[in-house]
Amino acid sequence: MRGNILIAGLGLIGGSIALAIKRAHEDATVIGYDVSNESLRLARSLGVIDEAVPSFAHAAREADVIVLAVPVVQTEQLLRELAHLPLRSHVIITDVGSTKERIVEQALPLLEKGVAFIGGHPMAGSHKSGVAAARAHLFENAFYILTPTEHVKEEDVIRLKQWLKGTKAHFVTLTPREHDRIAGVISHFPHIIAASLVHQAQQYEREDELVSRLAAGGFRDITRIASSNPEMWRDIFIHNKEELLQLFDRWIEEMKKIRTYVADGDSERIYHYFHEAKQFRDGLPVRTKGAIPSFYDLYVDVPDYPGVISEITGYLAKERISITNIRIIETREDIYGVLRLSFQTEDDRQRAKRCIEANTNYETYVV
Ligand SMILES: NC(=O)C1=CN([C@@H]2O[C@H](COP(=O)(O)OP(=O)(O)OC[C@H]3O[C@@H](n4cnc5c(N)ncnc54)[C@H](O)[C@@H]3O)[C@@H](O)[C@H]2O)C=CC1
Ligand SMILES: O=C(O)C(=O)Cc1ccc(O)cc1
Repeated sequence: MRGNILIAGLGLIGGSIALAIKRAHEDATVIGYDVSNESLRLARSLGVIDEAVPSFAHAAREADVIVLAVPVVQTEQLLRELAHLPLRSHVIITDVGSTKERIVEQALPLLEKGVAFIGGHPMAGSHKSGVAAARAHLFENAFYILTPTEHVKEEDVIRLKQWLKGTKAHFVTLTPREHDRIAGVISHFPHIIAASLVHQAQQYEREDELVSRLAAGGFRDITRIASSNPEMWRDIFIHNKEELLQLFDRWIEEMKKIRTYVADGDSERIYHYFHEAKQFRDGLPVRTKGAIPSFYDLYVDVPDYPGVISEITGYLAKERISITNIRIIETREDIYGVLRLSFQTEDDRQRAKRCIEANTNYETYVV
């Protein structure tokens, strides 16, 4: 499709949307705007956008599609600005924010003027931020929530999905309220838990500096998201306040319950608590990316000698297979270690498995 796509906010998500649109619509012109000149310049030199513009208002007038990809409180500000601008009659405006109720509310003046605003939230991402981390395949297989209101014509929703088809995401329509309730429990609240675990460890560290030296493995896994952009998460907590306050109350009750089991030494209840959690979690779908993405891990038994990691990464690089994470799980002298390689997609994992098997005689396995 041809047209001017204006992306405001060239970070992880805006950059990834720009790349996904470009890969499906070569003839489209992707125009970028960002308050940070550095991000704008970087996006242009990485080829994420075709043109960089210094004025949002100016570019908005000429746009066929406008994607707001800034922290959610900034999204409200841009919507207020758009409500006073002369826009093309057929323009579609969307956003990628992690919250929807406040944003859709803020878009009401536009909707009442007949402008097609369709709230959006690609429910995949990472703890990284900035355009350098943007990837066309970031949303592949992820859920992409759309929250059109009754003011929006079905044909405009279809047109937006066409523009976004390069994301290869699964579109799901929800009301803004339903979105914020679900995102609260599976995405927003877990960030507070991760951050609070880190705070707790930091307080213990003051008493014993061994804490951070030993905080490896499981602690790092469960707290990975505490490394996310604090500005973005501050805004999400401001927007989804009511839902999150309810989650705090329910969480405190949950903690009191399990605390009682532990205080009473009630081994049966403690066992059931873990058992039920394991059953529910093991039953969660794994093939689809969730808001907190699962990675596609491949394990490789490797001999413990210097250079083995660069040998393997070298084979993968030759075939242009990108690794999202790499870790040695266990290495002791004279025995094999286990290298865990993580990939963004199942396809990358399978290609990596074939590549390592073709080039080495190391055992590979998927758990
Ligand atoms: N990081 C993630 O995993 C996900 C984030 N989101 C949502 O996507 C949005 C963007 O997040 P990221 O790309 O991760 O953040 P980011 O920090 O990587 O990028 C945000 C960009 O917006 C720019 N910006 C800030 N205020 C601006 C303004 N008023 N006008 C123009 N540019 C402005 C910043 O300079 C930065 O380049 C947020 O609303 C977030 O809730 C949605 C799904 C996943
Ligand atoms: O890093 C992670 O796993 C995330 O939590 C990614 C994420 C962040 C914000 C969203 O609205 C959706 C997904």
